[in-house]
Amino acid sequence: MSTVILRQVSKSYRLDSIAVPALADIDLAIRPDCFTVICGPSGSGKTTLLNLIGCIDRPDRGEVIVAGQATAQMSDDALSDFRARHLGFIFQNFNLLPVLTAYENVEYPLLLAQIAPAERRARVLTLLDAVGLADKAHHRPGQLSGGQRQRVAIARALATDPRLVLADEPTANLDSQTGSAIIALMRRMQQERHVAFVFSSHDPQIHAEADDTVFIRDGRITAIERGSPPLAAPQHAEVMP
Ligand SMILES: Nc1ncnc2c1ncn2[C@@H]1O[C@H](COP(=O)(O)OP(=O)(O)OP(=O)(O)O)[C@@H](O)[C@H]1O
Repeated sequence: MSTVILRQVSKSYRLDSIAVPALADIDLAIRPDCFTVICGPSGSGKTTLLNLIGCIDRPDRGEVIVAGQATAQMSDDALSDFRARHLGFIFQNFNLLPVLTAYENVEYPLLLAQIAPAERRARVLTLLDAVGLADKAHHRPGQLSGGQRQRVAIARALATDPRLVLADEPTANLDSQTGSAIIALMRRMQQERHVAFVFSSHDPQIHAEADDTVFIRDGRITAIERGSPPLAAPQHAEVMP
């Protein structure tokens, strides 16, 4: 069963009175506990697709089902609550709050989720340690390198123990060596925590790193390559369809 199902999804943007088609007739299933890459050139529709999967935007047509829930009928408030509970996000420009320390940035979604202080502290320290930043907990983003900032963002995305983490070109602002280390870290976290990761990349070579690769061009899926099913059972099997 799938973490995300898209059925016949289409999306256009309005530019003045003209419709700019971004995605057409997308049928896609994202498997749980897998590392999935959406691969395509600039303008092919990767961000649009991630925004629909992440319930940040809604399709013009078609169905988006996330964690077994059809999202079309949800109000904007319900959708935002759903996102906070089930999804984690990583962005190419890190999107950390500059006035908060690494510790506070990772803690922030836990405060919003009203997690008790002791549990919050334990989760933040575990995650900062897991991403190799235990000694940088009290540094602000401006005192960290790009790779370290993205590590904080990965820890933050995982803080609420989401079912699915979405990353839009997470290595775009990093040099290739740091980018490879970030991909390896995401892969390790995905496997250790049995969470589904979906990330986008314009680099066709990246598919070697993934379980599943979705190739997209001009708003349409041109191919899907699936690897073997994951060995370990997903942690969230009781919740995920
Ligand atoms: N807000 C918008 N208004 C109008 N057109 C848009 C908007 N956002 C995206 N588009 C158009 O939709 C298409 C898909 O864009 P999208 O950003 O999803 O592609 P992408 O593959 O993520 O590109 P990139 O790799 O350059 O970030 C493009 O033709 C783009 O110009």
